Amino acid sequence: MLGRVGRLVVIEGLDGAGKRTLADALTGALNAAGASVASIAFPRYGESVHADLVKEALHRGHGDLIDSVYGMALLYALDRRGAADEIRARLGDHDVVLLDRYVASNAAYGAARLHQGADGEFVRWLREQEIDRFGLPVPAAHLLLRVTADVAADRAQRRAASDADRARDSFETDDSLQKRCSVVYDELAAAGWLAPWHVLDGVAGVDTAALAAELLRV
Ligand SMILES: Cc1cn([C@H]2C[C@H](O)[C@@H](COP(=O)(O)OP(=O)(O)O)O2)c(=O)[nH]c1=O
Repeated sequence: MLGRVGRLVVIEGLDGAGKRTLADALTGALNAAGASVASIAFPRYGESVHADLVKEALHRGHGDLIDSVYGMALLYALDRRGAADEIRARLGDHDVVLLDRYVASNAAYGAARLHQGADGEFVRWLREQEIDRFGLPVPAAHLLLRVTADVAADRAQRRAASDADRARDSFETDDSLQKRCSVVYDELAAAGWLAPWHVLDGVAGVDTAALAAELLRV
């Protein structure tokens, strides 16, 4: 423990970008630099009723629910709201709290589903709900793990073939959604939406030691 309030760092990117692998490697690099790390992945499947409703909709195709972009977005947001106290507690006793997806996932996927951009009505509405109304902690930084939608789809497909727990959901198998989502992520990063964004090349690989040093410096 470095003796200060922890930094909230969020990993974002397409399904199959490799966020989990990056989270593990970055945790190792942060630990090696002397920093303590707590991790939380959203949606919290199996831990929150809201996340489980999302999972049912995505995997079993509850059409009426999944068709409601705003309804789905509120379920993701309520899952996070239920974790807000835990995030604050972890920020109090860790140097870094590393989140695998957060509010920006909702912004990117929701806007992409509605064929809007990062400056559209949906993203504005979402920020009002999650940040202003629910009072979720604002991140210190986003890490956008960037791969093309084709690379992400290929990786997600391989992962699903070797691990039954990682079966692809209906967002993952929608190639045109993933492509639009990738565009919205780039726009969010360029706008510095909610917090500064570090854009990382998910194909070339990430120098996690350098990234850890940078995250601990600011
Ligand atoms: C956390 C979050 C995820 N999503 C989407 C992104 C994914 O396509 C989908 C499921 O999340 P995902 O990270 O793929 O969960 P897992 O890998 O554990 O199955 O939900 C949102 O639309 N909004 C959100 O707030």
